[in-house]
Amino acid sequence: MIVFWIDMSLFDILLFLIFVLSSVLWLRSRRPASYPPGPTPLPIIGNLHNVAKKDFMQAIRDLRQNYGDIISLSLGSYWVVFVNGSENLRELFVKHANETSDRPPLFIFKLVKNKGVIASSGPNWKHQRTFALSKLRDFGFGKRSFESSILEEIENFLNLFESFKGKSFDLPGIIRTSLSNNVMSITVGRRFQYDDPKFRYFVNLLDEVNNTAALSGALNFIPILEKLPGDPFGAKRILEVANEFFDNFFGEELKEHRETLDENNIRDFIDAYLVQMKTVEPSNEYYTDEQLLSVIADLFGAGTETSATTIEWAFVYLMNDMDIQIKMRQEIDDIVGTGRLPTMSDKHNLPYCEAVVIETFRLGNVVPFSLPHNASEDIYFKGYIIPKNAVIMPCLDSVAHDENLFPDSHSFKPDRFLDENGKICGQDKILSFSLGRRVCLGESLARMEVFHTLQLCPKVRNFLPPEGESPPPVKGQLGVTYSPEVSKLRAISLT
Ligand code: HEM
Repeated sequence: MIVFWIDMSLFDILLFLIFVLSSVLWLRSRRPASYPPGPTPLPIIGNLHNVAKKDFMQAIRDLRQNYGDIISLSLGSYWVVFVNGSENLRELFVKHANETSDRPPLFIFKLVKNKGVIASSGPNWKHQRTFALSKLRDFGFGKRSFESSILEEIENFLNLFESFKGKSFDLPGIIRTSLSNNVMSITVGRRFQYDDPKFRYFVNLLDEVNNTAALSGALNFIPILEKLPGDPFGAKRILEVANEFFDNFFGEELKEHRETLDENNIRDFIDAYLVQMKTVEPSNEYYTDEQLLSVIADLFGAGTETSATTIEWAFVYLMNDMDIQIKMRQEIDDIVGTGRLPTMSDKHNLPYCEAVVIETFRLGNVVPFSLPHNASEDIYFKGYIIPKNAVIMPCLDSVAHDENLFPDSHSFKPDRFLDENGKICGQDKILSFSLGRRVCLGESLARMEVFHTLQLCPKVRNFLPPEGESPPPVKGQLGVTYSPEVSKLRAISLT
């Protein structure tokens, strides 16, 4: 009898504990009435099941249909607020810039140890961003003087196209090497040969990292997944790759630069940073080796993948519409002639080519959810509270596909950026480089790279799908960037 009583008690206690735990989990998972709306979170998993879908982009579009422009989801340890619509984005990231310009402590930012430009916040971010922008400008970012270097790089890969003799080839590897050379020539002061084994190795590593869903997925919101045995989410591998970049690639460049530094002859960004380090106290935490390595990693990572994917998209669109290639070529031949290459100063006289570039930035929209921001305070916005420490996701996708701004938004139509006089119009409506204080730091370089690539390539080659194949589908996959599924093509010489 006594035994029975004890059993019952333990059972009761267990039941009671389960009840308390479930209530706590349920209460914790409930969305406070003042937060932006969203589907009801479940205990423990919150809203993970609402977004852990094959097509994340479509999942967010569907949630917007049901809950409106500002949605909150309980994902792992965070409230994540998705902000849609051009006006809302402008208001939140420009008017509320003081509360929305930090980064949250997510896995993706741990790769650069929360240092450098992309991952840092507060005073450190201001130091790194201001210094990087000013020195990158000194070394040619957005300047005509840097143009010849970009053009040289494009000519190199056009020559490489020649070696395939009209056979199909994979575009991504070539385009990534070429574009990372633009960043390399400013940061480490030299370009690398396409077949340089060390450089290829690191460009491939970057590709490997970008292709793992771990960076954009659940690992960010549920830190405990990082500790699971067997590395099912690829966290350990990614951290290994990041360390390899820091220690072996950029680390060696830094060592070499330090040994050969001549303060009267600043060769590149690393030299400029080393000189800056000498001007501050040794205890200064903003200008250190780690910060420098993180900034270079930022520029290499952000500056290669985004522009390269944008150019891949451009080739997909061009292969799907030969008329666009013909119209671009016609415009360049009429304005620039055949005796020289087009330059940025020709841009205003080449409105159709420029419209193709702008439409590529819009529809390619390679970073459709920008990068996560952090709410550093409770933010009162559109009748809701975005709670302190919420992760804010700027849904740039909602702008690229705003049917009011861009009717038939899923089609590639450069003419939408030309007015009745054939002049460029409406380009300020696109937000593919994000906005506010964190707006892309490499926008001017990216614009130059894409403009030149899209003028030179169709000028001298026809771009076609592999023999016997239809043009690739205008369909993408979301990893760190939103990239086309197929990227094989043939480059047929026009001469
Ligand atoms: C088509 C090309 C590109 C696109 C579409 C693009 C887009 C973006 C976007 C959406 C962000 C996030 C802004 C935010 O946090 O809200 C960003 C940040 C950034 N981008 Fe780009 N980007 C491109 C090319 C480049 C290039 C060429 C570089 C450098 C060489 C670069 C360097 C950066 C850096 C350093 C940041 C972090 C800025 C900060 O946190 O303050 N990007 N970019």
